[in-house]
Amino acid sequence: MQSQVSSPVSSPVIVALDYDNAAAALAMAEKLDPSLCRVKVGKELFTVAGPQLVKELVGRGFQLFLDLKFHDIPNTVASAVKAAAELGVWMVNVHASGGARMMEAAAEALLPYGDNKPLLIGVTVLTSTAPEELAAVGVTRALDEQVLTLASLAKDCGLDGVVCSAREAQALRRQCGAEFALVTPGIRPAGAAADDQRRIVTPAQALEWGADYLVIGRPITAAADPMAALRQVLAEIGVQG
Ligand SMILES: O=C(O)c1cc(=O)[nH]c(=O)n1[C@@H]1O[C@H](COP(=O)(O)O)[C@@H](O)[C@H]1O
Repeated sequence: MQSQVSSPVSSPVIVALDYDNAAAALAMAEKLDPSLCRVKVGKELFTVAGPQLVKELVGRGFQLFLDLKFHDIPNTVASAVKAAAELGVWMVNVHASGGARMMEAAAEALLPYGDNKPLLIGVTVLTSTAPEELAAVGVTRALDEQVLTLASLAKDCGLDGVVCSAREAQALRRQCGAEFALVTPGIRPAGAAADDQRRIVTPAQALEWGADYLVIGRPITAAADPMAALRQVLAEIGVQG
């Protein structure tokens, strides 16, 4: 496994490095302090820049969330999360809707990593999904019920937490307990554009409702001064930046 010398992180913010090239992602990482935020590499950046960039960011001391939202047959997903662990990532995710056998296989694949294993997180219902969109994909129960059902399944399968909207955090916290990690994208400081997100919440409100981690992309990365935007978020949630 890639050795990881990351500093303790004093903030819940995970900056989504949603860029179409490695140079832009590294330029942003250069400005960020790994003790004040974590970073996330998602599908676009990983597709263009791959494991090499992940290793580079981990080598720079960042705790890294590899957000590839695996969803496949159990054997393939188990192998994929193992490959992520080998890169030294701090968190990796799968779609909880991939089902129990898939999630159990993923959790089992990480057991040999012991205390060094990445957090394994299940995506419930994407924060870009509006309630009225669910029926069209065959989900007839209410959106919040679907989130709770998938989160319970994820917990029963040995996952460490879920990705959800902070709007669902209070109910999830009650249902899944204090130790279950709630990772919340769709975070928008007051007045920021929603973009394609639908179930948005401010950073302070998300934490108040029980979120553990705030995934924030465009409000920071597309700001004229990304560092000022990050500092503003940190100030709003009372973290010294
Ligand atoms: O798994 C994720 O990170 C994720 C899940 C989800 O339900 N919604 C969601 O927006 N995300 C990711 O979180 C980031 C949000 O970015 P912004 O909308 O720019 O803040 C993107 O990288 C998304 O891929």
